[in-house]
Parts: sequence; C-alpha cells; structure tokens
Amino acid sequence: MLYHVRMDVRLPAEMDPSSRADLIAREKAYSQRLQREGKWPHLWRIAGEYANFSVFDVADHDELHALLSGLPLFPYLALEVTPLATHPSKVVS
Ligand SMILES: O=C(O)CC1=CCC(=O)O1
Repeated sequence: MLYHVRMDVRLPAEMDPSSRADLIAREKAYSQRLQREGKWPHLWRIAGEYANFSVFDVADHDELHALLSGLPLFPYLALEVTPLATHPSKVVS
C-alpha cells in the first residue's frame, strides 16, 4: 500500500547543537536504510519549509505506523498521513 506523508519538523529552539546534529544524523541513516529497502520511494523537501513530502510503500497501516514511530525525529514531527488508491484514469503500461 502507498501512503503520502507530510512531515513538519519542529525541533525545540533550545535543543543543544550536538544533540540536534546527532538526531539529524540518526534520522538520515534510518531514512536511507528504508529508501534502500524500497519502503520509502519518495522523499522531497518542501521548498522554503523545514518539512518534507514522502511516499511510503508498505504492507499496511500497522507497518507504516511502526516505521513512522521509529523515526528518530518522531517526537518532533507533525505528521499528516494520506492513504493512496489507484486513480481510474491512470495509464497502465
Ligand atoms: O528533514 C526532514 O525533512 C526530516 C527527515 C526525514 C528523513 C530525513 O533524513 O530527514
């Protein structure tokens, strides 16, 4: 199943720089592992915002929830999840 996810990153301004850098490095490693596994096929920066649009390709809601709640940044993310269905006008090649 495909899911569109908007992630808004809300790191506290008072977070110390080394904790912030460590968190971001762990987030990058986690996301790149999922990208390589094919579970996170799209990751786009929303221009001008500390936010991204992502597409996840997972078995079901439970797997999506497990992956999202495992994000190192999860406590600092506002997430908006949209399940995607096949559009009837899509050309199938
Ligand atoms: O910076 C972001 O948009 C949050 C994020 C998701 C994956 C990643 O590496 O950073």
